[in-house]
Amino acid sequence: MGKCSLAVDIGASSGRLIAGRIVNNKLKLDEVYRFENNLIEKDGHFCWDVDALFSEIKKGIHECRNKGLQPTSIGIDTWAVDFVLLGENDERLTDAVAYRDSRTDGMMEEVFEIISKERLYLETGIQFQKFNTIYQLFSIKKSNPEILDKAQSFLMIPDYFNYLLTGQKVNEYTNATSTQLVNAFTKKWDVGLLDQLGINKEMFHDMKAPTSEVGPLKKELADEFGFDMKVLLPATHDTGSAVISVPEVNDTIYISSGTWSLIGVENHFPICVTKALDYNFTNEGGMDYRYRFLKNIMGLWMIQEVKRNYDDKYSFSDFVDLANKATTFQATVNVDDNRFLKPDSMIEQIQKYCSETNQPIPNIPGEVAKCVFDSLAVSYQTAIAQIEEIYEKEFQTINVIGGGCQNEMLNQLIADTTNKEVLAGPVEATAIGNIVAQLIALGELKDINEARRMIKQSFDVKKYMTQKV
Ligand SMILES: Nc1ncnc2c1ncn2[C@@H]1O[C@H](COP(=O)(O)OP(=O)(O)OP(=O)(O)O)[C@@H](O)[C@H]1O
Ligand SMILES: C[C@H](O)[C@H](O)[C@@H](O)C(=O)CO
Ligand SMILES: [Mg+2]
Repeated sequence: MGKCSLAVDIGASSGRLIAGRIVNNKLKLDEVYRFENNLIEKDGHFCWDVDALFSEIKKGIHECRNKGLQPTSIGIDTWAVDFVLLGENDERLTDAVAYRDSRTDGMMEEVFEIISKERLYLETGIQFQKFNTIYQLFSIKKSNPEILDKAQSFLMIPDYFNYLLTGQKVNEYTNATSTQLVNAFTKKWDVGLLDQLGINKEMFHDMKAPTSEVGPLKKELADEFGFDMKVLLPATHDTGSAVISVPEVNDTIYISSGTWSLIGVENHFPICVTKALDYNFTNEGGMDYRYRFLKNIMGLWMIQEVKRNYDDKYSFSDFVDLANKATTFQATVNVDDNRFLKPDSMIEQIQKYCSETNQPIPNIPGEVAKCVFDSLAVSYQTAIAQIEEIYEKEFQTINVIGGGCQNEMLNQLIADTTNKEVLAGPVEATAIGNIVAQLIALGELKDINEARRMIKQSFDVKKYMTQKV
């Protein structure tokens, strides 16, 4: 049986189990299992179906045997900020309410009445997104304070799956930083902040960093699968794992392109200066306690929703082909307008925005798609200019990683609007970063630098230069 490390990478739109191993000094991947991830509505809230997702994880682990693979370790990463609360008997007290749910509407402003925006940023260095965990917990404190009183355990989504696999409750550092409750300098839960907000600090667990071990599988699971595995911690925030796959990180701006577009650079210190606050950049935790200085841009969520609005009649590559044919259509929207966060109809909101701004209104799929891709390229260019202003440095290369790097039209648009070299790939950057963290933990790779050298020689990237004359 092929020994390997198994990455479970669950994004907001899809999940996958990918086995990785080193063969002839290169990283070899085998996709084991893929599944959809969709929001469900439960008790008036948008939620993640964590029971269904855990069942998909187990199905994927079972699939390993059918593919002649024997994982010796497993690591789980997912999207950020969301969590569950467990009671004294480890019963789930809350659903896994999704960050796009409206329960946090107005919460950020209420928190600012207790702690100023400036102080919150100075202490945590985290961008202000209305759905950050801090505002989710504050909404529970307001609407169901008894839940917080009963809660004994705060587990983010990957932490919760690790708990289901091992029985161990830990909070992983990179994902914890996305809560806006971790101090950017101590790298620990900011207990002063929690006290001020009246959120019980006892339910938070000790922080564990990537490459730590959570523990072996529960015996009943090892018996079910027919083999045991070490449950290891990658950067359990998916973007934290993705960034590890950027080979030339020093002079590169990365765009982790999936449901969201996360655009930024890697740092060894937090940047909490006023300009970073004004431009709403974040300092999320990375492997080796590095920092991911980045910002969220609405991302390909928009085309995911357009696809849904057209009843999935068109594939993502269809939208690229159709957009390429809509050459004369020109209109752009501010992709980070809150109206695009969770609209009933993305198409209608895009059309409304164009009408309000006296632009041509996209009426056919190709025009809608071109509007989305053009708008994303403009938002990337703005963010890059902000990064270069803060760094007082011009970056030469943009590395697009994740599923969105398959969008050749968008890659070319990025090159044309920024006049920089664009490298596209690897597609499964998150899973690759997850796997190399496990290989480092197992001693098969020395550190991040060796991992990046191996990633560079293992996966092709496609280069785009501006076509503008
Ligand atoms: N063949 C393709 N051509 C163009 N774009 C594509 C193609 N395949 C996927 N994409 C883009 O990639 C996106 C999904 O990227 P990815 O698989 O990295 O997201 P995810 O991991 O499911 O979600 P998250 O961003 O939350 O991690 C899709 O929304 C789509 O826009
Ligand atoms: C909700 C978060 O902003 C989101 O998960 C983002 O951090 C991300 O990593 C998306 O893949
Ligand atoms: Mg992803």
